[in-house]
Amino acid sequence: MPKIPKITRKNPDTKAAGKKGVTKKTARKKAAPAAVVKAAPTLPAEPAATAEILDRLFNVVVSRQGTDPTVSHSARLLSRGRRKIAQKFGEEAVECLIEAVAGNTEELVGESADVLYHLIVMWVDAGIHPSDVWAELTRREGTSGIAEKASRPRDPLAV
Ligand SMILES: N=c1c2ncn([C@@H]3O[C@H](COP(=O)(O)OP(=O)(O)OP(=O)(O)O)[C@@H](O)[C@H]3O)c2ncn1[C@@H]1O[C@H](COP(=O)(O)O)[C@@H](O)[C@H]1O
Repeated sequence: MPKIPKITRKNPDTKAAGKKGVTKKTARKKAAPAAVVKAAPTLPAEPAATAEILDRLFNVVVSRQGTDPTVSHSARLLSRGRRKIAQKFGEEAVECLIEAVAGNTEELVGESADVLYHLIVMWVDAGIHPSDVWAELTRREGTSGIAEKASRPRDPLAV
């Protein structure tokens, strides 16, 4: 078999630098190192404002169980028992509906957040996991409330 000549393509930079593997670029770098540019410190990314906050909040409230009630509001509320938790939830719900009826949109947003926080505390106390509620909502998905009501067995005593 005839011997195939080895074809080598010289990198012009390598040639000019005069040393194998050392390009003009690297040679220049060695001669005069470029100023070290430090990367700007990256701030921790803000979590996206999505419904996933509910799962995160649930985990935080679970982690507060049995902790110092002078430090954690959730711990304080949980230590006060089910009746107090339910009462607080009720109060927040009423405050929420007051803002809704009054047409105070901004206040309604704040009160809605209070309701959701207190609902989560109530779930933690009752041993309910958010996934139980998500599953129930998913089960209902696509079924109109009108159709669901119509499918209920009729009460024979109803007038
Ligand atoms: N989302 C909330 C949240 N929403 C409302 N609240 C608190 O709920 C309380 C409601 O005030 P109220 O005066 O109505 O309630 P109260 O102090 O129990 O009053 P009383 O009925 O006893 O007189 C306020 O202290 C609010 O700050 C909340 N406290 C905590 N969270 C979240 O829960 C996380 C854990 O909080 P800690 O458990 O406090 O660490 C926090 O990082 C937040 O993400």
